[in-house]
This record gives sequence, structure tokens and C-alpha cells, in this order.
Amino acid sequence: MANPIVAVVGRPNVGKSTIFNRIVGDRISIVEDTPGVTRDRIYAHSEWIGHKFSVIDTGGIDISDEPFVNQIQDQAEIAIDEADVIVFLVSVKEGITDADEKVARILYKANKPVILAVNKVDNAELRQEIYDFYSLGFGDPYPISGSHGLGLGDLLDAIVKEFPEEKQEEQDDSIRFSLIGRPNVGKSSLVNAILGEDRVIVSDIAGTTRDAIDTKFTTPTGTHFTMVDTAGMRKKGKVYENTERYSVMRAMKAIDNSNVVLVVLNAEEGIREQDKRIAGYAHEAGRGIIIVVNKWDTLKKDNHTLHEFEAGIREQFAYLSYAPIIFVSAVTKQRLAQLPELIARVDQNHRRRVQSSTLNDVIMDAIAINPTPSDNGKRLRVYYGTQVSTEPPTFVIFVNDPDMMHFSYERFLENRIREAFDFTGTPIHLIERHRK
Ligand SMILES: Nc1nc2c(ncn2[C@@H]2O[C@H](COP(=O)(O)OP(=O)(O)OP(=O)(O)O)[C@@H](O)[C@H]2O)c(=O)[nH]1
Ligand SMILES: Nc1nc2c(ncn2[C@@H]2O[C@H](COP(=O)(O)OP(=O)(O)OP(=O)(O)O)[C@@H](O)[C@H]2O)c(=O)[nH]1
Repeated sequence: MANPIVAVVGRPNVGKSTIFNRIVGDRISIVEDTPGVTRDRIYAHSEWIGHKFSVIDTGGIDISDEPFVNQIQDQAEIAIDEADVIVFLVSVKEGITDADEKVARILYKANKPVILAVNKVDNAELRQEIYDFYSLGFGDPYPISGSHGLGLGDLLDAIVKEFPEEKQEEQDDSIRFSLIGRPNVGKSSLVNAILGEDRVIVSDIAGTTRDAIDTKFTTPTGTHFTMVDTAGMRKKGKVYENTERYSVMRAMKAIDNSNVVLVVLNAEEGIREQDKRIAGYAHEAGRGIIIVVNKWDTLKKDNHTLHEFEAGIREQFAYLSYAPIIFVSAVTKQRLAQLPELIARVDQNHRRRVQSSTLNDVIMDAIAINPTPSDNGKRLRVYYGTQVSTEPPTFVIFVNDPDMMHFSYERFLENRIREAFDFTGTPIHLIERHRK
């Protein structure tokens, strides 16, 4: 399930961002209707000759108030912690610098494959100079030019060769979920509280997929769960742990490995910009989502508190209107017992497949109530719809002219579909296709 992760490391100005963008290329899709998602990317998906992987630009993880040397150290350590393959980037323009040597010393200790790439080799003459870099001790240097797009194919071939063997995922029927949120919202406390619930049976806590630690448990009703990515929680105490970019990156990695994502908010501090960014990534990834408001015990409450908080969330996270909200406390354990059941329901909805005949009844009823829009005497005609995939449920609607399907009419159809089937917690995608 998890894609291999490639990290690009190197001292400032060697061209990490340039190379990251080259590797990721146009493949990155930026969903335009998710506010708050940063456009500057540090983690993205890519693919090379049939191999899917994720890329991290550690240079983008800015550890702002740290001195320069520590920054390099932290970035290299993040790469070692998070990646399956590390690309150590240097530059032919400056040759080997002290900072390069410092990075090299940290990477020697990495128990992960390191590929040395020499950037800014913009022409054939410069190729002669790459031999100096053998002295760094990482084998053959790969000459590349980020700005001219040279040498990237060979580099990607070398990267892909180092990917770990596709591990046979133990086939189990457990529901994979993760808790994401900015630092201090109470993710670790919730994990412990969920596992500590009465009659929850924790089966094994063993490293399964690569460096991630998955925790498997079974609830009293017999549902099996896998809690993804508690490894980050064990690594507490490193300086970079509390930086925003790092928590966003960890969140994206956890989202990749989950069926259902719990977006954890802190009732005490309210909603912050960073919460919106993190939630935006979960939404874009198309996972099942539950909004968990933790530390509910810290608020002085009256009859309106819950509704006001909920209204605030609905306003700030308008694109997550499908996500249920649950107000909990890791300390008093309020409502925590309901959480596994809610996760199971969202997972089921995320995998839901509906019959075409029922779907078309819903669509035709919808059109009867609210006729399709028309433009210049031409009317949008909807012929039929069919579900083409799950996780998330995706529907193709055949129409006479896809351009005539306005956002508001599509939203109307989506709402009718949601009223007819339980899609609580899952995004659903509608795709219009032309049919004569
Ligand atoms: N000549 C040449 N310049 C390059 C090449 N790749 C990147 N550069 C330039 O090198 C400079 C640094 O590139 P970035 O991609 O920002 O480097 P970085 O390593 O991400 O830098 P930090 O964000 O400071 O860590 C920019 O001015 C780029 O235009 C290349 O292949 N050839
Ligand atoms: N009052 C109250 N405090 C809580 C609750 N949940 C967590 N805390 C406290 O909030 C602080 C942060 O909790 P953690 O569980 O470490 O938060 P985290 O999200 O895992 O933090 P990072 O690992 O830094 O991302 C701790 O002091 C917890 O005791 C809660 O429900 N109520």
C-alpha cells in the first residue's frame, strides 16, 4: 500500500527544489477548490516506468530559528528517518564544500541507499569534473542539470533500482486509519486512550511496513483496525518535530497509508491556518475523513458551545462538509468509545458501491424536481450515471455537453446522491462524459 519515499538532501542552493520539481513534473495535481493548501510543495507523488513513489524536498522543511549547520543536520536526519532512498545532491559549480562533507558524514550512518547526484552539469565540458565527487564515498556520481533537464532519466533509473522489494502486505481485513494534526493537539494522547479503552485488544505492536509502526487492535464488536504511523510519535524530542513543514509532511505520509483519516483539532486553541492546510491534504487525497475535536474537557460549556464550535468548523472547512465531527477528550475519555464505530462506518461508505439502476432512479428523480440548466436554448441532457470506482466513490455521468454541467447543478446532484445513500465521511467524485 505504501509507496516508497525518495528524499532529496543537500546544502542550500545546490538545486534541491529545482530537482524536486523536475522529478515531480506536471504529475502533481493541485485541486483548486481547497483553500489553505500551500502551493509550495515539499512532498508530492511521482511515477517512473511504472513505479509509483513519493518525493520529499527536505530543503523545504525550514527550521527557521536554527543555525545553518543544525538545519543541514536536521534535514539529513529527516531524510534518513523518512525515506527509502536518499538522493544526495551536490553542485559541480562549487565542487565539494565543507557543508557537503558535513552532509556526507551524516549520510554515512544512514542504513538506507544513498545516490549521489551532481547538479548544474549543464554541458559536456562540466561532465569531466564530476570525478572529483567520487571522494565523497557514495559510488558513481550521476551528472544532472536541473535547469536543462539533463541526466534525470539515468538518475531515476538508479533510484527505482534501490526501491525495497514490494512487501507482501499481510492480507487482513482491518481498517487502516491515522490521526493527523498539528503538534500538541493530542494525537499521542488519543492513540493511547483508544488503545487503553476497556475490552480493546491490542494484538501486536510490530514494525510492518518499512519504518512505520502499525498498531493492530480489535474492538469488543470484533472489528479489526490498524492504526497507521505511530512511529512519528515515538520519535518525539527531535528539534524539527515541531516545525510546521515537518508535521505537514508526516501528515501526508500517514494519509497515503490510510483508508480513513482523523483530522484532530484542539478545542482549547480553536482552528488555526495549519489545521486547514493539513485537512486540505486529506481532502485532496480522497480518503475518508472524520474531524475529531480533542480536549473538549478544557472548555467551559453551555448549551450553545457545541453548536457554535461545529458552525465554526463548517464555515472554515466548507470543503469537508461530508466529514462527521466528534467532540472528544483523551483525558476524560468522553465519547472515545464511539470512535471505532464511526471509523468503521466511514470506511464502509468510502468503499460503498451502488447499483446502477438505483443510482439512475436517484438521478432521474433529481432531474424531475430540479430541471437541468439550459443555455441559449440548449438544455443539458443527462442520460445515465454509473459508479466506476470506490475509495472514494466515483461516478461517471453521461451527458450531451459536459461544459453545461455547472458547479451548482453538480453540487445539487451530489447532494441528492448523498441523501439516497450513506456517504457520510467520504468525498464522492462526479465526472461528466460526453455521449451522443
Ligand atoms: N546552472 C544551473 N543552475 C541551477 C541548476 N539547478 C538549479 N540551479 C540554480 O541554483 C539555484 C538554487 O536552486 P534551488 O533549487 O533553489 O536550490 P535549493 O537547494 O532548493 O536551495 P535551498 O532552498 O536554499 O535549500 C537557483 O538559482 C537555480 O536556478 C542547474 O542545473 N544548472
Ligand atoms: N485537557 C486535555 N489535555 C489533553 C488532551 N489530550 C491531550 N492533552 C494534553 O495536550 C498535550 C499534547 O498532547 P500530545 O498527545 O502529546 O499531542 P500530539 O498531538 O501527539 O503532539 P505532537 O506529538 O507534538 O504532534 C499533552 O500535555 C497532553 O496531556 C485532552 O483531551 N484534554
